Amino acid sequence: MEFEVKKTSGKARVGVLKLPHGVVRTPVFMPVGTNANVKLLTPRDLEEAGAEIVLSNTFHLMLKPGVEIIRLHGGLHKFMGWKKPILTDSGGFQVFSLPKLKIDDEGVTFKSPIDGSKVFLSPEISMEVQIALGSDICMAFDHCPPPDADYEVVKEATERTYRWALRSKEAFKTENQVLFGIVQGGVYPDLRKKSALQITSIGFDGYAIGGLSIGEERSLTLEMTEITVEYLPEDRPRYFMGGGSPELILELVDRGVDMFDSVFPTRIARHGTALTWKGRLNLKASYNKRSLDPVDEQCGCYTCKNFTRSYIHHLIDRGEVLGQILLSLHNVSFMISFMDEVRRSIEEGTFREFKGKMIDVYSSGGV
Ligand SMILES: CNc1nc2cc3c(=O)[nH]c(N)nc3c(CCN)c2[nH]1
Repeated sequence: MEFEVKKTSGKARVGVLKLPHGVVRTPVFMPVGTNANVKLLTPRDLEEAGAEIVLSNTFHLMLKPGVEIIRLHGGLHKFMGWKKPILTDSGGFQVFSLPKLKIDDEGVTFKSPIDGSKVFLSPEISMEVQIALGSDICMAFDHCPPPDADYEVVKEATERTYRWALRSKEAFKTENQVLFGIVQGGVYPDLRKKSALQITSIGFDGYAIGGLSIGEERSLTLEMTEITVEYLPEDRPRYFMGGGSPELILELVDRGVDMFDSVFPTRIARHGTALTWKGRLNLKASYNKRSLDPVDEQCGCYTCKNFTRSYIHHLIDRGEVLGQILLSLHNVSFMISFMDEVRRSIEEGTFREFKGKMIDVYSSGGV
């Protein structure tokens, strides 16, 4: 893997990440495809929208369809028909959202949400599955503590994350795939610093900022990101897990983060909300019933080129899935174009102006 920082503007930076299945320009937004698909979009749609990398999830795929079926296809790229890079999360975060699981230093035992059977997940098993999936970027198996966890609980999860990161790297015997470490530490500055030093001391191809965007105050999200980034090497990609909205991404890019993933754009699309250059647009609202305008006249996507707000309003009103499909396509296209503009503004030295303008637009609500 090669990562090169091309230009900086303050802490914001433009980079190029060369991976086995292709090149990714950073800062980058990664659409989330948990069950080996980005909901309601084909790989052709994603390619047309300009997506360069998508995210999928070890936890879900090992349960269904199971790693054997994906091995049968020669890996996840073949299974889902996506030829460009894929990042797979390690299962740490997903498993901790399940009730009644048993965790010890070996790993996590939980009841499958699919059929209730007992399943065991450890750093070694997570690495084995991700190697079989063939993802370009694999994530270390981590323990993300719950948002309301107190200092002792976060400390324990952070120490365990360090031991599991060592075991993840030890078990990561593969060519042509890279492994990112994940920094925890909750909202405690001393634990954040300690975790960043521990994880970087192991040495990974890139580093993720974990344990955030799980309901904490925005100010804490930003402060913990600043502390973590301070102890991450300049020449490695930095991935903020689970963020986020356009305005959060701008704040994080401004603090030196390169990679983002979030279900936000596709999830709000399914609920009838579009992202536009003038803010959020609610296509269910009656003021769109007669509008012959495109969702966003500045957008060149298939949805904006071919349909009016009135038509999409009608589809959503009638519960036609095409409405959700067209908005999902638009929102992913918007996020890709939004990141194009983020990179361009950093290259032109106008990132702060761009950030200020877009944060005004997005904090003043919808159009
Ligand atoms: C939506 N907010 C959010 N916070 C996360 C933290 C972790 C985290 O701390 N660890 C891992 N492995 N994944 C996380 C994820 C999933 C990213 N697709 C997060 N998502």
